[in-house]
Amino acid sequence: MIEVLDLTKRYGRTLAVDRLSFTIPSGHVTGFLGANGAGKSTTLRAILGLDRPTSGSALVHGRPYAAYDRPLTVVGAVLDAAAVHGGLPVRTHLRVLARSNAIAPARVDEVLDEVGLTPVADRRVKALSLGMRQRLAIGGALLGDPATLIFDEPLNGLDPSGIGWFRSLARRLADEGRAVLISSHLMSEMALTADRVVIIGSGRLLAEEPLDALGSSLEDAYLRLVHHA
Ligand SMILES: Nc1ncnc2c1ncn2[C@@H]1O[C@H](COP(=O)(O)OP(=O)(O)OP(=O)(O)O)[C@@H](O)[C@H]1O
Repeated sequence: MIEVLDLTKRYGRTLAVDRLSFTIPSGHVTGFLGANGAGKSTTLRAILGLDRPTSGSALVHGRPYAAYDRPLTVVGAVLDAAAVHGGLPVRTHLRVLARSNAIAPARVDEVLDEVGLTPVADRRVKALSLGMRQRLAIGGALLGDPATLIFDEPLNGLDPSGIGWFRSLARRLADEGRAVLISSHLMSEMALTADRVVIIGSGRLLAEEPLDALGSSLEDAYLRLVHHA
């Protein structure tokens, strides 16, 4: 579970996030939506302790991310799949990640299987396609069997079967009782994957609702909210 509490982040004169509060509950897939520059990445970085809030806070299971000794076992995140260091073989990359969080090495092969990368486990990361890198980043997020998962634009580079695979994975993770947050601009896909949404505009909360409370299509509801903000 994630709680964003009155979060504000300023970069110089830019108010990127403005007294934002919302909750990402366990057992649900929450779509995190907003126009370019609305403040989504800034909020995710604050949740993951990568950026210090100007005021307010972001808590994961009641504590700031930075307070955890083995953070991968608490929250798994995919922020920028292309940012993975390219020189190591795929399996080694996950082993290094696992070791850094005292995760059993046997978990690496389970995760490789789960994300469909066992056949390329000995290839260097830099030799992977964008979709395979996305799967590797998702694997890294799953490694610690965390109760909370954050995926920022997870569908980049995935082919249609990969998109279907990710949709089922997100659903299953929520059905297992985990909190799943997905930030994406792909409304039709979000409508199929999420069961609730948090919509922000200019750093402020515009809606926090179950998907079926929005009536009409998600895209129509989103455009209405964003244009009237
Ligand atoms: N490091 C930074 N320094 C200065 N301004 C920043 C920084 N990071 C973000 N901003 C500004 O904060 C605002 C929110 O940006 P943010 O990246 O959080 O939006 P976003 O919703 O993730 O957008 P997108 O959908 O385009 O990824 C924007 O005006 C952006 O220019």
